[in-house]
Amino acid sequence: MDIKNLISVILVEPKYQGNIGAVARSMANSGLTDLRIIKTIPDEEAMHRAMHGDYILKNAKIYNTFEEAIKGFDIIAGTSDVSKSGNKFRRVPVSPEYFWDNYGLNGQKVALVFGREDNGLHNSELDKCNFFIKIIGNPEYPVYNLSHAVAIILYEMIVRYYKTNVIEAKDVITSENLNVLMSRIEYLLTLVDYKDFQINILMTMLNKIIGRAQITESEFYKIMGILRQIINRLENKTHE
Ligand SMILES: C[S@@+](CC[C@H](N)C(=O)[O-])C[C@H]1O[C@@H](n2cnc3c(N)ncnc32)[C@H](O)[C@@H]1O
Repeated sequence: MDIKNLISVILVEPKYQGNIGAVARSMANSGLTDLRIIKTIPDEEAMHRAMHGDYILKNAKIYNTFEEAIKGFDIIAGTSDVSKSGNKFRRVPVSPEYFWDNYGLNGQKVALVFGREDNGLHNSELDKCNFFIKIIGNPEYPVYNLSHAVAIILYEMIVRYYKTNVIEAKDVITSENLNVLMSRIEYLLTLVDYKDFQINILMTMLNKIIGRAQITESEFYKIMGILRQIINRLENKTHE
């Protein structure tokens, strides 16, 4: 799955050029490229704030209406702090974590929609969204700066994306090597005279812990090196 072609950011009538630039920068940090902006055209200040994300601004698509900007997406996720304007929502807000875990990274085309700095998204726009994402904040002041809200939501996306697409797919220990590691640990336990029933209990526990740790191949080789040293010493001792 290539998030670049699947996940877009839509800014609805942003006022501050600095925010637009900061959004482009976060998108570049997160590997996204499709920025859509309703009504506001990025200027020099936005370019300056975007730093290495300036190419995103140069290619940003400008729309006149909300309806045009959201065309062609499977999921339209509006964002809001909700609490201040709670009763204007007709759907239940979800956290960014919940959204990405369950819906956002399923291969569908997703539009993340962010509202105006002064009054967020209008009711008519919220009605066109299938999800509302809310970032938890201080209950007395849960309203984030627009570009910070974008960065938080994209961060939760990228963490999950790399976990599933980079680490698991490319680096994580193979099941064959995992078996090799577990049998070395088991052998080490026998060398230090653990009883069979204790070994069974410990191996079940260690299997779970090592499975959760998602260790990489290079970590595997390092751990094997340490085990080899310990086992060699113990074997030499028993032969002395
Ligand atoms: C400065 S806020 C606008 C606040 C505005 N008073 C409102 O009612 O939404 C600008 C945008 O940042 C995003 N945002 C700010 N705080 C958020 C939060 N806690 N959860 C999700 N999005 C948030 C939303 O897209 C919001 O429209």
